[in-house]
Amino acid sequence: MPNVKHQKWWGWGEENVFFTWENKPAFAPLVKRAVGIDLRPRQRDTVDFATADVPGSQISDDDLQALREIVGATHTVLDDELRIVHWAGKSVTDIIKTLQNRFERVPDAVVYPGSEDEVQALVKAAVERDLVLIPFGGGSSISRSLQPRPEETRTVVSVNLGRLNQVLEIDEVSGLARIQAGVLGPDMEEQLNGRGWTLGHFPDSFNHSTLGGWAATRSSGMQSDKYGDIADIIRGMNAVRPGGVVKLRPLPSTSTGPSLREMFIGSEGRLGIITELWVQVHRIAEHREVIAYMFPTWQQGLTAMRLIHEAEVHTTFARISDARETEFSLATQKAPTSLKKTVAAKGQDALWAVMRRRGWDTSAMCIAYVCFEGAKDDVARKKKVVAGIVKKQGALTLGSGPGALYDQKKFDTPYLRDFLLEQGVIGDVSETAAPWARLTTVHKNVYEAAQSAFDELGKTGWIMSHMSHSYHSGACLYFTFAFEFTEDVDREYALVKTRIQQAFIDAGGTLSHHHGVGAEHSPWMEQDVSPEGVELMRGLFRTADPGENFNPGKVLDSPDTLFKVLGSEGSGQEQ
Ligand SMILES: Cc1cc2nc3c(=O)[nH]c(=O)nc-3n(C[C@H](O)[C@H](O)[C@H](O)COP(=O)(O)OP(=O)(O)OC[C@H]3O[C@@H](n4cnc5c(N)ncnc54)[C@H](O)[C@@H]3O)c2cc1C
Repeated sequence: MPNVKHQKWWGWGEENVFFTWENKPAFAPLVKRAVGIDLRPRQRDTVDFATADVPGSQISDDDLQALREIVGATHTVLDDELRIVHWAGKSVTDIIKTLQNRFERVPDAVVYPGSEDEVQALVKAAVERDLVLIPFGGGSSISRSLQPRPEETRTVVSVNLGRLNQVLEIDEVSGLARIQAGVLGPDMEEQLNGRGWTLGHFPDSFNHSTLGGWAATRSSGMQSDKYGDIADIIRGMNAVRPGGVVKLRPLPSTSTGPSLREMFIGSEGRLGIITELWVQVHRIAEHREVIAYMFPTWQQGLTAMRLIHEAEVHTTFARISDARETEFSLATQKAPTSLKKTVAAKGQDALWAVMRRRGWDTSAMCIAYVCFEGAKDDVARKKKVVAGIVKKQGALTLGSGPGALYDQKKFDTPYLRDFLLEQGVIGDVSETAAPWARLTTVHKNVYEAAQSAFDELGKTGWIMSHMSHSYHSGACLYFTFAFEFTEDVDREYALVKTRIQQAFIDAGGTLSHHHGVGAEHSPWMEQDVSPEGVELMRGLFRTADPGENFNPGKVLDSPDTLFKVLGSEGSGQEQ
């Protein structure tokens, strides 16, 4: 068995990590109001793999022998559980299909190359033998970018990059590191931190995603305001194609025609396999603080976030939850278990009472978190500027207590999805980015779009949002939606999801800020980059991969599952 960490086959992350609601007194009442169900105690600790009905591998002896000759027998795997781990990502529909034994096309084999030479040999074999190769990082895709096409008749091989997991070198003068593509977030940070450096890239999926996956999906981490999106962080790379290895040296900037670096970023395996990357790294900040602020309204909070950016304060992140998400965050607070926590909880109640006396509608208030990094005096200066901006927008400073809590909990939320699924509830996310001037409209329209879908389905549904990832000209809006599902789950999910996606585009946002395209968002590509833009991209894929051997059906020309499920009930988009 290859020495590579995998997520559990039936859900997010690791076995034996669970979301618990019994110690959070406000959580069950919120769920009842939000989606109309009574929470039950969790019963699913794990799912026995014996319950999985796995389609057999279709690999020929000849192809199997060829793979074994390249990566070795230990690293060529036909094991059913590992094939299932590699069949899809971790979108909520991937997990539902897995739990319901609705596997479509499962890879016939999983290989674990240990060097760039082995990746080159695999790529060569794929073309010669007409195999389909699907690069696999951490398997955290949320946009169906890992599934083979359901109708694929050729041998499908998932290429797990997990053995390529080393920080190879650090150029300490330039702040550049050369890192192998298959390294998982925590392993990479540990290697960098040991030498005083950090990448600063922390997506919510950090624990179970890889540098190569981030590159291939145009990822963005929660600290992108300071460290940049992955597209800003990557300076060079090696990418293996049928013709050889494209080597892009690490350069601070270059004017050598259209950017090949940009072309590989977001390519989702369609242009070949990225084996290593040059990335910019930073010295670990001397001091770090996350401060929470409470705003009377969403509009005031959003304005404050924009003004913080406009004032060029250089925060590490500045994010604000809307009223619904604030309510949700407060409902995930644990019941106090010590005298100190009881006093703190009473203090919070007293604070809300003061706010109400001051005329606040506490059901409209919005919590914001701002992270500051740097030398102590620099952090103090930035905090002062931000305090001035937020005060003008009517905010109260809650201090570093809630901020520290947010920092600790940030990677745990995905386990909530698995818990909700057991309760019969879908909890999923959709995100976009839009110019500052459009954000209020996007927010409003997405709420209306989701509500129209819930109404049509006759369901009590929930939607909430936060703004994060600021840029000079705009920011990301991230929406979480939830509703109780039935056996008609495919149609229910498709209706809600397509309404939200269409609202993004219609209101001036992009189809996705950081979850990539995959097969899930592919139907909106023409609307996002124009039909002519799609034609140009299609030409690139056709030329680079005429045999469609490299993760075909992602980004463009995907099996259109969402609209197909809806038939004529879709969002009105021509299909
Ligand atoms: C709960 C949850 C939270 C998430 N939060 C965030 C977030 O905060 N920010 C964010 O950006 N994303 C987030 N995502 C989405 C996902 O984590 C990202 O898309 C991530 O970048 C995928 O990395 P991975 O290593 O898991 O790649 P995989 O899921 O294994 O692969 C994703 C795509 O990249 C291709 N690929 C992977 N490695 C390579 C390689 N070496 N060469 C070529 N192609 C490759 C695959 O073929 C596939 O098309 C989240 C997902 C979930 C489920």
